[in-house]
Amino acid sequence: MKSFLPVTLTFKVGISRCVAVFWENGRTIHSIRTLKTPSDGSLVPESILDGYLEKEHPIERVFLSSVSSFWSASFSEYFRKRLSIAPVLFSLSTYPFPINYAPPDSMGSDRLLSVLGVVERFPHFVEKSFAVADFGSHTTMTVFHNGQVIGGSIASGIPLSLGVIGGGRVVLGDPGRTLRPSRISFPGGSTEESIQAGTVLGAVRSVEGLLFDAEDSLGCSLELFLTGGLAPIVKPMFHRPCFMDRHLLHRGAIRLLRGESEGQMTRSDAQKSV
Ligand SMILES: Nc1ncnc2c1ncn2[C@@H]1O[C@H](COP(=O)(O)OP(=O)(O)OP(=O)(O)O)[C@@H](O)[C@H]1O
Ligand SMILES: CC(C)(CO)[C@@H](O)C(=O)NCCC(=O)O
Ligand SMILES: [K+]
Repeated sequence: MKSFLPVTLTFKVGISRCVAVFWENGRTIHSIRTLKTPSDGSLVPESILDGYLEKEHPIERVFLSSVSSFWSASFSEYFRKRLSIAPVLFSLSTYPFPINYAPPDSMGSDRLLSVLGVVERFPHFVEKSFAVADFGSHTTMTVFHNGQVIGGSIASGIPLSLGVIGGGRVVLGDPGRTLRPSRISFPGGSTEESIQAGTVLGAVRSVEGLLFDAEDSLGCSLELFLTGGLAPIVKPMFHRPCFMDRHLLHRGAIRLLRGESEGQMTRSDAQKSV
C-alpha cells in the first residue's frame, strides 16, 4: 500500500532566488527546492512541484512570503491556478510577538519570520535575547529582547556591494564567482583581496560591531543566529560563536501556519491542565 502523506509548502520569493520547503506533519522538512527567481509567477518552472501533485503527497496548504506585493500577487495566482489553493500570506494579526518598531507593519515580514524561526527551532530562546543576521541580497539584523521584536539594522548586501564597487565597472567580473571566503584575509594583498576584505569581511565585522553596540545599549548579551543564502560563507569569519540555519524564514512560516504561537500554546496547555 502506498503511503499517504499530505504536505505543506512554504515558498519564499527572493530578489535572486525562490526557495520552496515541503513539510510533513507541519514540523519536519520533506524536501527543499530552489530556483532562480522568475520575473513573474506565470513563469515558475513546473518541475518545482514534481512529486507533489500525486495522491500520495498532496499539497494541503501553501504559505507565500515575498517582500514585494507584485510578486505576492503573481505567485498567489500561480498557486491558485496550479493547485487550486489560495496561499496564506504573512499577516501581523497572527504574529505572536509584540513588534516595537515604528510603525510595526513596516518591518519586513522576512525579518519577522526569521525571528519566529529561531523560536521554532529553539523554543527556549523565547525567554532570551538574540539577534538574527540575514546575509542575502541585503544584510539585515533583527533583535528580539524582552519577548519583543525591537528593530535592528538594514544594509545593502554583500552581492550588491561587490557589484557597485568602482561604479560597477571594476575588476571583479561576476560577483557570484568572486566570493571566495577561504582566500579572504586582512590586509588584502591585491585589489581582489582588498575588495573581498572590505565587502565580505567588512560586512561580518559590521554585524559583530553593531551587536556589541546593541548589547551595550540593552545591557544584556545577545545570542547570534545567521541565516540567508550567504550564511554558510560568512559563518567561519565570525569571531563570536553563532548558530546558523539557512531556512529560519521557513521555520517561522511553518510555525505561523500551525498557529502554535507560544501564547496560544500556553493558553491551550493551561486549559488542558485545568
Ligand atoms: N556561493 C555564493 N557566491 C556568491 N554569491 C552567492 C553564493 N550563494 C548565494 N549567493 C548570492 O547571495 C545572495 C543572497 O542569496 P539569498 O537567496 O539569501 O538572497 P535573499 O536575500 O534571501 O534573497 P532576497 O533578498 O532576494 O530575498 C544572492 O544574490 C545569491 O546569488
Ligand atoms: C530590508 C529587506 C528588503 C530585506 O529583505 C526587507 O526586510 C524589507 O523590505 N523590509 C522593510 C523595511 C524594514 O524592515 O524596516
Ligand atoms: K533576505
